[in-house]
Amino acid sequence: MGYKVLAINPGSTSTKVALYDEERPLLDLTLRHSTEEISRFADVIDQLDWRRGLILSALREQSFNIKELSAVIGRGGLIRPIPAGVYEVNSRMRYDLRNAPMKHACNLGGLLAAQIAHMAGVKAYIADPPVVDEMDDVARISGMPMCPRKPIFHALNQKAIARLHCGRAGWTYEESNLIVAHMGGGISVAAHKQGRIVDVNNALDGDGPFAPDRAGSIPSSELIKVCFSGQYTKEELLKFISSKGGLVAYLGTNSVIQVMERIAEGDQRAKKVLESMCYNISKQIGAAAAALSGKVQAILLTGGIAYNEPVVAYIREHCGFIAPVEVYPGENELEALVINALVVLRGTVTPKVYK
Ligand SMILES: Nc1ncnc2c1ncn2[C@@H]1O[C@H](COP(=O)(O)OP(=O)(O)O)[C@@H](O)[C@H]1O
Ligand SMILES: CCCC(=O)OP(=O)(O)O
Repeated sequence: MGYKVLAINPGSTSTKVALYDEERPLLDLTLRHSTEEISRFADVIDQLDWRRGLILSALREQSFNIKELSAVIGRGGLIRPIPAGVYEVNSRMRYDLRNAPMKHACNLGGLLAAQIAHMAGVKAYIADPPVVDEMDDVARISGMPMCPRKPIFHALNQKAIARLHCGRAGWTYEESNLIVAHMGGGISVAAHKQGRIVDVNNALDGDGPFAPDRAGSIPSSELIKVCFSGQYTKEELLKFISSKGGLVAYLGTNSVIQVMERIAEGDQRAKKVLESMCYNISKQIGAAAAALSGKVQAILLTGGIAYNEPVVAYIREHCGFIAPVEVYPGENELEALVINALVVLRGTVTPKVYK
């Protein structure tokens, strides 16, 4: 009998779940959550029991008995910065996930995995959480000592796509130089240098290109004026930059599909804002190329927005001079989680300990 692994990826508007028997997918589900459902909860951590119930019901509907599981693995959250790899969920990690100062649905990943693993009598893991930190020291200095740059990004999918591309191209990831742009609700552009992500923007709060619901880098003095205008609370502004900025702030939607529909109907503002997002992503790719001294073998575009041909065409036109642009639409996160659990179950990799 093979190993059965449950992988859980909680996002801001969905919970993605996959069940695998070894490398064979048995179930791949996206449980969508409407804005109304989500807005019932004051804090993301309050959604834990509700999301666990949804996952367990979905498994019951498939007549799957969780006692058959060999392991559960979740997308890790905004814990302390750690090196890439697979980690067993321990009590210290559970505490840090529950009390994470930065709010994002990914904080639920390790907790959901731990709770379901406990019910199944197996171990829980996370892999390559958004706090993976391999950044060169030179990239950390921001110009204000009290505000260092820190990596918060789509580490799991960035690594998975980079490895997938290297495999297809016949390259070794640890010997390759790549730029990966993950374009989802947030956007991260990373410089992968011989197996290490040496520079990347903070995709969550206030660094890099603006994104469907993120503000990205903002002119500092303008932001300070807004902070002291008396019009907003600290919480409102923090929420604005991490979940109500970007396309949401300008166009009232986080959906690039909807923006495209409006452009097709002749909406010039939508056209200008989307073009600006593409322009800013292209500039960030240019910056990543400098971080790699121009030695770039490929630029990989991934995430939901990479399905969008005009966006891809814009970036190709502006960045194609750096290296060939390859497209991996969507994300490979569930499969990447399952593979990380399988190598642990098979004893090929020893899970790291979160301290
Ligand atoms: N087929 C598609 N064509 C164009 N845009 C898409 C497509 N699928 C998803 N998107 C856009 O991708 C964005 C979400 O990306 P995704 O990677 O799913 O986000 P998340 O960060 O929530 O995982 C949304 O703006 C969505 O409209
Ligand atoms: C928490 C950083 C990763 C991120 O931004 O994820 P989403 O784009 O899925 O919100």
